[in-house]
Amino acid sequence: MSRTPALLVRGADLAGGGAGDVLVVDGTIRAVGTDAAADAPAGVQRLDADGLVLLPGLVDLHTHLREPGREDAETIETGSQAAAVGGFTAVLAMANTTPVTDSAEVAETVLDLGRRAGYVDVHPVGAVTKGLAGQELAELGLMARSRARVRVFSDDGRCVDDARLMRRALEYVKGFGGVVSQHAQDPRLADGTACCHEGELSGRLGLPGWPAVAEETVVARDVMLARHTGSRVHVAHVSTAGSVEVLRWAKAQGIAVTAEVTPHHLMLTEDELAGYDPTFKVNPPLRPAEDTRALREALADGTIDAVATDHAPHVRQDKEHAFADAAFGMLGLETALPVVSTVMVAEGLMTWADVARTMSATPARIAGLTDQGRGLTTGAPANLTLVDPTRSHTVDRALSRSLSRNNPWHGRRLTGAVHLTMLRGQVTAREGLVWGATS
Ligand SMILES: NC(=O)N[C@@H](CC(=O)O)C(=O)O
Ligand SMILES: [Zn+2]
Ligand SMILES: [Zn+2]
Repeated sequence: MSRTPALLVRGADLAGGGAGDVLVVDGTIRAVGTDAAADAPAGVQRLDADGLVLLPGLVDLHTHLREPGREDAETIETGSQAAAVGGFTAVLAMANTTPVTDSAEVAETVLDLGRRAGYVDVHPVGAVTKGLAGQELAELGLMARSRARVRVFSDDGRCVDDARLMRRALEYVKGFGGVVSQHAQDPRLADGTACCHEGELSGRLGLPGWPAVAEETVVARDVMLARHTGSRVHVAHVSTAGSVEVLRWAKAQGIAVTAEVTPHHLMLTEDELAGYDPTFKVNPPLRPAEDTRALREALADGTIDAVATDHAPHVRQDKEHAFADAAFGMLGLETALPVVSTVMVAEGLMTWADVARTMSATPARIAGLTDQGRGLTTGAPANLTLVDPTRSHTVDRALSRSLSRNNPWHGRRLTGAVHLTMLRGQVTAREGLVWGATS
């Protein structure tokens, strides 16, 4: 894996800002614009990108890589490969591993495995509470001061429902500019057996549901705790129109709250559940079309700050059960950009500049990453994603780099494809193939 010494990307649409060239030398963006070619050293490699869109490398705030503990479902290496194929140059790896990422030691292990794989920057998310048990705070400070520099903390999969603990976590992370990413779902309103959205459809299907209000009350409580503590809260995978209303209000008050939406909550509705296919069982659940519409509008107008995949690989034995018994979660890394391109850009709801903001710059800022999300600017690390905006393809779950196959997009036609991904000047994926498989 040798780094391209000098590369001139020619004629791409620069993140929606019009056509231009980008010169990469020694892993860094050396020049941007129509006269970038003038600075190119002799022997520079040229890449004709006419008709393609050049984005800053994508950053995923919410990925389940499963290592340590469930290397049969995903490893940091395979998940990193899927991320690179999907156009990502950095991912935040969720803490619900075995052991849980609730100590500096586990966080550093995840960091090191990510570096060894080398496809994307892997930043561990630290657990808020020890063992995700919701009883006592994990070693937040030790994780923050470790080599892994943990800044995002989450008990994802479980809500930090104890208001006193949530308050203390917010106060604690404020000291080092951290953020708590909350899986907002009141366990008292969301029964342990719930497996889909509570509404007319869940009644008809005979499946126990979660009401939207289980999410919305926690979002409302958390923005008030953020206001009280002056700390930052991030709402993971927002899924209801009511949560959007709370966020809109909180932002108007100047409260430090950010939020993410998943590609699946932007595109899929609860109607997918009609066939009882557990591929579509996910937490939070797919919601009615009114919610999907509200989420699209909120992402377009900035109420929701970022797109995050919630890539949640599961082995066949955990997923192929009756709907009520199957594991929650779906794949997302390789299809995130094509889904956003299809439902937001092709529909005229967002520009490519908006995609760069919601999938690179803003998630990097939320996670406190300093060498990601810096855009197409001279001096920034050459973390780049080249997209073919018009290429349509039918998703085939067999072609995934993930070890798992719980892919809700299988057989669907999406418009917009990742052509090439580059991490600090190194091509990590091209046309769906990772670098080792390219030549
Ligand atoms: N998103 C999911 O449906 N599943 C997540 C955990 C979670 O967030 O519930 C997982 O780890 O599989
Ligand atoms: Zn979650
Ligand atoms: Zn998750």
